Amino acid sequence: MVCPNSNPLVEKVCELYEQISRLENLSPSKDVNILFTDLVHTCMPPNPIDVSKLCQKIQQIRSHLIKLCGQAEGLLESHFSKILASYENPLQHLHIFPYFDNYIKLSLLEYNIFTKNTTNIPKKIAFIGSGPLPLTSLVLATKHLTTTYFHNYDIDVDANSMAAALVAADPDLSSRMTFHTADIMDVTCALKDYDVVFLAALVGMDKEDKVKVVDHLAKYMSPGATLMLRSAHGARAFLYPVLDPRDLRGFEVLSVYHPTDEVINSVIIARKLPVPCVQPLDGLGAYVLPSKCACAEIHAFNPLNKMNLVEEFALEE
Ligand SMILES: C[S@@+](CC[C@H](N)C(=O)[O-])C[C@H]1O[C@@H](n2cnc3c(N)ncnc32)[C@H](O)[C@@H]1O
Repeated sequence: MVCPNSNPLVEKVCELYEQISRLENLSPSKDVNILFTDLVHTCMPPNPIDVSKLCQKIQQIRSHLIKLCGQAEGLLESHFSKILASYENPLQHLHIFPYFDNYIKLSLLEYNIFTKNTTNIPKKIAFIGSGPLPLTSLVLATKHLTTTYFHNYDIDVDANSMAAALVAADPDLSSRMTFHTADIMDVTCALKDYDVVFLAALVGMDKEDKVKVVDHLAKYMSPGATLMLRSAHGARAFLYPVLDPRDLRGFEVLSVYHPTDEVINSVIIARKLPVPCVQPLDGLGAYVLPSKCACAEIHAFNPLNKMNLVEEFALEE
């Protein structure tokens, strides 16, 4: 089954999709690992393809494939989280996770992008969609932000209990890591307490759902707080949903970074704007902070200078 005038990459993705969608289940196994490894290796090389321009049939395949990848990722993380929990100190054994090095590189990339665009060390970070193996929070907390408090949110209570078990034996991390079971769409006032909010790639499995989450965060995050998002670029968009800077209403997008190595996700960093209450006039926007905030005053704001967006592409390796 090939989309008219598709290219060899799309044909290969469709072939792999056919096999993956016929799997009985997506729990880790030799067959599952071989197919998903092949899919990642197919989509990883830099490729200028714009998946949004492919035919309807391929769009449907992509949409379902992203969901299958998300399920497989969740099952893989649960599988290894349970193994890790059997160790006396699980945090000494995180390297048994097959993609641990990817998280080391992704967390370093996100930390470097964060420090390039901000000056303060965050006191409190929310990680949304932390999962049963919250590697991003664990790597950031142990290697980069060793005084920061991490509030991990996951809709799945089992994911949180597995994740909490991993840090229980570690006095430092068990004091700095909190796990909240909630749909992030139900979390409101608490969001204003965080200096930084990370949104996992698999929260919001298509652009529409992800934009709903971003709009929700825009409503409740504090002005000036940082949002770190994961997206995808080129053929990697067959693996994860894509967010564009224009999707981030209520935020000033500071940078978009597209890696070309084995780090699959693109990283977007944005800053929460004051809440708009009137349409910008004559190119100058007048914004009033929400009445409930301490200083409900008008903040003059010139949207023209907010577009200092930087889109960076990793240098070809
Ligand atoms: C499998 S994990 C992957 C995260 C990955 N470990 C990382 O560091 O990026 C994604 C998690 O997002 C959670 N999730 C999905 N939608 C959510 C929502 N609306 N609110 C909170 N958690 C959500 C899922 O339950 C899942 O455990």
